[in-house]
Amino acid sequence: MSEPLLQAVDLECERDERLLFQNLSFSIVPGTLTRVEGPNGSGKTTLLRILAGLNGAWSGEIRWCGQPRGHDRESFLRNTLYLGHRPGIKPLLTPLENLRALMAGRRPVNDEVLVQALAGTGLAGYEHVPCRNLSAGQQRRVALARLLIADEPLWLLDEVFTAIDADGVQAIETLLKQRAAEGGAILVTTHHDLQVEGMGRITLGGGQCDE
Ligand SMILES: Nc1ncnc2c1ncn2[C@@H]1O[C@H](COP(=O)(O)OP(=O)(O)OP(=O)(O)O)[C@@H](O)[C@H]1O
Repeated sequence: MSEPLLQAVDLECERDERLLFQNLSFSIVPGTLTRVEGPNGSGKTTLLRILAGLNGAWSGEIRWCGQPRGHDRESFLRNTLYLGHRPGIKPLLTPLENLRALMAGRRPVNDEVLVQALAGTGLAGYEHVPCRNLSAGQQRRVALARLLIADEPLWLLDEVFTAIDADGVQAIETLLKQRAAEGGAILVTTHHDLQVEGMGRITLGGGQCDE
């Protein structure tokens, strides 16, 4: 089996004096899809934010490519794509402008590729419409277009199925399966009944961690 990209060792997190998880250890290796599951408030978003380096209130160790994550934070950030549970797009900007902004500081991508990615999430014809004029599902699709141009080996995806219709859900599932089959490592939280053969599970809320 490949070396882990990301390892969590004895993670513990408490919020508002409530223990969300402790002794949480797992490894994420290339070519795998892992679902973080648990009831509302069990800490799924918190865990993903901790892994992405966006939340400081935790203890334990996070390793990136075998080293403490802080040793090469730049490599970690460059190689990790995090999509939060909010679409994270700017309402005054168009889908094309948002996608340009999401790629800023990553790598140069020409507009033709971005327009194709938007078309790939069903937004052909909406490239130049301010996002505030799009539906909730269409706004989510703008963020999801980022996945179609992502080359980061690790994806941390929080509730990306929210507000997406049945066809869209199927398309995302297919994309995640393909990505994992191509060697990507994906950690996803969802309340959607995601069914992928060989999928790993990290269960929060009193359950066990079962990679
Ligand atoms: N900014 C915050 N400050 C303090 N506590 C917070 C904050 N954000 C979340 N929490 C608390 O942390 C706990 C876990 O929240 P989190 O959003 O990680 O859960 P979740 O499993 O993702 O839930 P859901 O399924 O509803 O999305 C909740 O009890 C919540 O009240």
